[in-house]
Amino acid sequence: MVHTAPTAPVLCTFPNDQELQAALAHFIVKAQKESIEKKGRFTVAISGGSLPKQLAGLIDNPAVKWDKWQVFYADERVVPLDHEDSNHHLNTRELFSKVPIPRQNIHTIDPSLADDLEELADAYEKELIREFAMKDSARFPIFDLVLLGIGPDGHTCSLFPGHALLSEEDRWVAYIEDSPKPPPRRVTLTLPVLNHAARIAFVVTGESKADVLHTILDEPEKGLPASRVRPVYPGHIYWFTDEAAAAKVQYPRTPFKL
Ligand SMILES: O=C1O[C@H](COP(=O)(O)O)[C@@H](O)[C@H](O)[C@H]1O
Repeated sequence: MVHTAPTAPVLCTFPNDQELQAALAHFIVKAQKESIEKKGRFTVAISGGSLPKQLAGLIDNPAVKWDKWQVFYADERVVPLDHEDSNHHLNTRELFSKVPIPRQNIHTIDPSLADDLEELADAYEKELIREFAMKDSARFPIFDLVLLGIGPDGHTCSLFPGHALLSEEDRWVAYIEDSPKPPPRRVTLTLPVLNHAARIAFVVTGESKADVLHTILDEPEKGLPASRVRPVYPGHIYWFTDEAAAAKVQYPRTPFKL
């Protein structure tokens, strides 16, 4: 029998950031180990926002094989790479400047193409094609791990509620010039790319996300962007949250096993 239905989300809730960060690091190291054993590398798509700080458990962690990581941005704001709004700048400040990851393993957008977002998005897509060495028959890249956050409106990556990009079926990297959250010009992985990942981990903390987390997990039929992230079989999706963010969620919690 061929299974294609998405697997159900696993919700793990922690009493504080320290426990969440330790569990998340443990989860990532396990995913890394499985990926390196299978393919000799670990492909990761990473977000900006509140996520990078929650990756503190990877710093000074001897189990992390940084030279095996290939990192892409799940979304990026089209600004210079050292701009305060850049997701690359943020991840560099919070994580990459503190660990021995080779710079060439971090795949950034090319801001010299900023005048033409279509060209910039195409160039980033080609970078993905090179890394994943796609076979002609493969439709989408399969990331070993995608790390995502959510905004209080239910957006994830730069996929915003009600936006036409939610219907994208073909492209891997799309651009947006009218992001409701500044800055307006961004590129983002599309839903089909997210939904072909081997594992997705959303990381959500704080009271300001409580209402939207309830809607995403308990009322997925409302179709918020984050509810549409449901990897196809055999992909898995996990939610790492604190108590404040999960306070209004009815969806069952799963104890995290170290
Ligand atoms: O604009 C963005 O927002 C989301 C959510 O950010 P958060 O600060 O509320 O966690 C983020 O995941 C995305 O990468 C970023 O570009």
